[in-house]
Parts: sequence; C-alpha cells; structure tokens
Amino acid sequence: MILRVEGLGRRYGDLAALDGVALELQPGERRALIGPNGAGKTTLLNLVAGALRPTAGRIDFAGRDVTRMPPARRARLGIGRTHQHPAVWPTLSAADNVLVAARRPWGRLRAGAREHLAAVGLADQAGVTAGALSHGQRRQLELAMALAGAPRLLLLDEPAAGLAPPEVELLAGLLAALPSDVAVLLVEHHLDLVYGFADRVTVLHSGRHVHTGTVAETRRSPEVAAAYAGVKP
Ligand SMILES: Nc1ncnc2c1ncn2[C@@H]1O[C@H](COP(=O)(O)OP(=O)(O)OP(=O)(O)O)[C@@H](O)[C@H]1O
Repeated sequence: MILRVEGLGRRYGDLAALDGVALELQPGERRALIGPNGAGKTTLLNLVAGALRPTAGRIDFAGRDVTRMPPARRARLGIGRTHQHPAVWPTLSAADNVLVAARRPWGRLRAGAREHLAAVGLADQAGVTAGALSHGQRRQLELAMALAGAPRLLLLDEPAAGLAPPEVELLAGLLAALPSDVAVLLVEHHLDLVYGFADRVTVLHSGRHVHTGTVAETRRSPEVAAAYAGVKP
C-alpha cells in the first residue's frame, strides 16, 4: 500500500467539502477520481499533498502518518503533483523550471532535466521561457517538474482542462508512458481519458465516496449514473 486515507474530512463552516472518505492505492496503481463539480476531488488532492489540513481523518503514505506533515516534506517523501492551473515560473526556461522543481544539486541534474522534458514531449523547448509556452505545453512542463521530484505517488488535477482534442491525445500518450512504479491519482472530467487510463475509478459526490471499481464496473454503476444525473460530465 502506498497511500491509505481513512475517514478523511474537510469542513468549511457548515459545508462538508469532504466527508469521511477512505481510499487505498497500491504502488504503481492508476486510479482516477471523478465526480460532478464540487464533489470534493481537488479538496482530496490538496489534503493528500498537504496544501490543506483535514478537519477529520488520517493519511498514511508509504507506511508513515503524514496527516499533519507540511507539503514540502511530503514532496521529499515522494508525493508529486500538478495543479488545475499549471504552477510554473514564467520567467525561467523550461529546463530551469525542472531543475528548481528537482530540489537537488544542479550540476548532476542538467542532463536529467532534459530527459524529463523529453519524457513529456518538450525536448525542443528546454531553453524557452515557461511564460512563452502554450497552455498545453505548460501542463506538460508541470508534469516534467513533478517527475523530477522522483515521486512514488503523482497527484494530477484535471490535466486535460483547457486542452484542444489533439493535445488531449498527446496527454493520453504521456500518461500511458508514466513510470510503471509510480502510483497515479488522476482527477479528471474528460471521461474518455479517464477510462483509457485508469485501473480503477473512484467516484465522489457531495464530498462522499459513492463508488470504487474497474472501468467496466464504473461505466455500468447506478450510483455513478445517479451522481452525474442532470450534470454534464
Ligand atoms: N476555501 C473554500 N472555502 C469554502 N468552500 C470551499 C473552499 N474550497 C472548496 N470549497 C467547497 O468545497 C466543495 C468541494 O470543492 P472541490 O474544489 O474539492 O470540488 P471538485 O470536485 O474539485 O470540483 P471541480 O470539479 O469543480 O473542480 C465545493 O462545494 C466548494 O465550493
């Protein structure tokens, strides 16, 4: 088990953004996290990454209780992430963004940075400042930055948001090529991407867990249909 989440909750006043959610991920597992807008998906990612503190429950990563651990320590332990809005340093080159994200001595890493950029299809953009990249390329860059931290768990928050169809296809290829020993928790509304990628799918609705199953089980789940009823996924 690489990640175990138990009874996880986050309240904002009277609103339970997340309510008693349990989740377990095996090393290398590809898990998608779906649900209508406001279901609590980003809240769950932020709690696992440490950007938010839970109001209930516990998070274990690689056998350690990380519930109260600050995000930078979790990153050093091997929790990598990307954001809904790509977080890159716009004035640095793509290669330097990867170097900064790697948090290790630069000398040894310059070649490594190029490898990470090549792995996300940005080999030719190493010297381009991040601010000059397209939105899709900044998403690719953020993925390279996350990989540079040598994660054992990668949290991806809506990587297909704002991408044109050909870019989504490119992204699907990049996700399929992620290192097989890295567990991935993918939050995504693009269900074709989700169903092509995931081993298993977890569905949240109004902060609660409503379903976990294989892609085939998820497609025919009445709970999932009900969660999405009247909502365009
Ligand atoms: N800082 C906050 N203060 C108050 N309410 C919040 C805050 N952050 C999130 N919420 C609420 O918590 C609930 C869950 O939000 P969250 O962003 O986790 O949903 P989501 O499933 O990621 O949605 P989306 O698919 O639209 O990104 C929503 O009702 C949201 O309005």
